[in-house]
Amino acid sequence: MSSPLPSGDASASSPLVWRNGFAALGPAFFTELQPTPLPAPHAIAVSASAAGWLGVAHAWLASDEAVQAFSGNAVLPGMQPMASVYSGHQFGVWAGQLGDGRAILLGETEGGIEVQLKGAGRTPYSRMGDGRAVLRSSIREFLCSEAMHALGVPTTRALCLTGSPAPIYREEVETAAVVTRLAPSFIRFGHFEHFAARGQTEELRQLADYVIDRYYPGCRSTTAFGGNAYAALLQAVSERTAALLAHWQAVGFCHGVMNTDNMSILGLTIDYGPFQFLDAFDPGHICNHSDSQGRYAFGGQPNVAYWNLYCLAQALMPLIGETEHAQAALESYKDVFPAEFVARMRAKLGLPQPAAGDAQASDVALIEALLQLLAAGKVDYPIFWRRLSHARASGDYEPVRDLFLDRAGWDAWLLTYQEHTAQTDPARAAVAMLQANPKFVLRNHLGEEAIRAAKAGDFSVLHTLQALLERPFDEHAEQDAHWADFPPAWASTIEISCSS
Ligand SMILES: Nc1ncnc2c1ncn2[C@@H]1O[C@H](COP(=O)(O)OP(=O)(O)OP(=O)(O)O)[C@@H](O)[C@H]1O
Ligand SMILES: [Mg+2]
Repeated sequence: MSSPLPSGDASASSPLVWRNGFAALGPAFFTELQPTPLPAPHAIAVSASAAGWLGVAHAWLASDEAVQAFSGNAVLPGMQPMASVYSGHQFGVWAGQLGDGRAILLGETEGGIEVQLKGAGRTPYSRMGDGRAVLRSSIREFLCSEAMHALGVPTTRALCLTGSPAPIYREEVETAAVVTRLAPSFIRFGHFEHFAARGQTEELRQLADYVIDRYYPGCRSTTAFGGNAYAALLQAVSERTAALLAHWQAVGFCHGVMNTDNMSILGLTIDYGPFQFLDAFDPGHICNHSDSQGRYAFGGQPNVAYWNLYCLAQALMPLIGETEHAQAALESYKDVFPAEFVARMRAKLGLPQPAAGDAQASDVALIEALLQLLAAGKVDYPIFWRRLSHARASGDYEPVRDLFLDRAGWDAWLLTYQEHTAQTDPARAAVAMLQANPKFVLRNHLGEEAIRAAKAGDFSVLHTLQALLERPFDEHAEQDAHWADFPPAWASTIEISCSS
């Protein structure tokens, strides 16, 4: 099974109609510019599902017109390419002005979807960078964007991946690629921090008003915070971010670079750099080889998100005014994150979602005990959940038990789990669990296999993996078992850094 490229439909012309969204904010927010063309661009992969969302024919994406547009070689009528300016905190330190150094926004469609190229050339915000992205990191971004979407995790989408033989210089010479990304908005916390740091309160207000009116209109009619819409915005973003982090922690996703310039104002996962899905469960796992202090270790992510929200709150203070309002708005994170996380873990465990009360506390204890066992045994996270789901149906927990060294610990936990689940129908619970616990996740070594083949000119591995990740809860064919197996020994030697 694979997701091959469609044969390009040359007769189809761009069906996209563009309108002014972000562009209407004015030149304080961006620089208009043209993408820099790439030699000999070619379509490598396209997402039929993202195409459907954007409202373009899948076949059109492999047409010459689309390849030219999504490599930055041609600007279609109605597009208004630009790079936006933002700032941010990187690894806990104020980094000053950043901006789209290699991302170029082509425009917003009539359907309210922004289309952005990542790796389309230098911009005024490129600093020392070349404005490019290499094939290796672009494959990871393309695959993971669509994998996260299929897992139900809020994310920017990847419409297509376009390659070019142009040489790109990193630790070694690689080749260029462009990922065409989609999102209702690519605005980050860092956009707000930028104008706040410069004391540009009018631009700050303009940006906040734009975000509220477009994406959080309910904030206008808030009755909380004395009717302060900006405090309501902070609360809404805190809640979306909390929900996002609950998704990440439940699915075992480590982002790797949770700088404030990589935090979406819409609570989407953005910037697939040195990310990793956990193999063995380890809260201390650091997926970014450049993160020597472990600031962005897996288990620390929820606290980092809160820290980042605090930066956003500080940026919004000139608009919010009252410190108490900002504090109260941030407080919502501390309620929403645990509630969402426990709800997600209950779904993974096949437990009913209780209204409140005793079951709540005892479920939390059950979840915490399990996470401790998984961590102590460095148990493979995706395989554990998938085996648990099957065991629930069959009643045979031996394949799950085999994953633990501490058999007594597992047996004790299982007894409690069976008490919790005694009232539920095992077959029905198992069906739900198999929809909450994916068989296929983009483990590092799987991405690496696709990358190695692609570098040798073979995109079939990438296409096969893409097809599996687009339907991660399905069993798929027996020959696909390789893609759902334990990581090989060499997986632990893969080093993913910020070099991309
Ligand atoms: N090769 C490059 N050329 C120019 N600028 C770059 C390059 N790589 C990173 N940057 C810029 O450095 C800053 C931090 O980079 P970071 O790795 O967070 O983002 P990114 O991977 O480029 O993109 P995004 O956050 O849009 O997914 C950003 O301003 C980014 O645009
Ligand atoms: Mg970034």
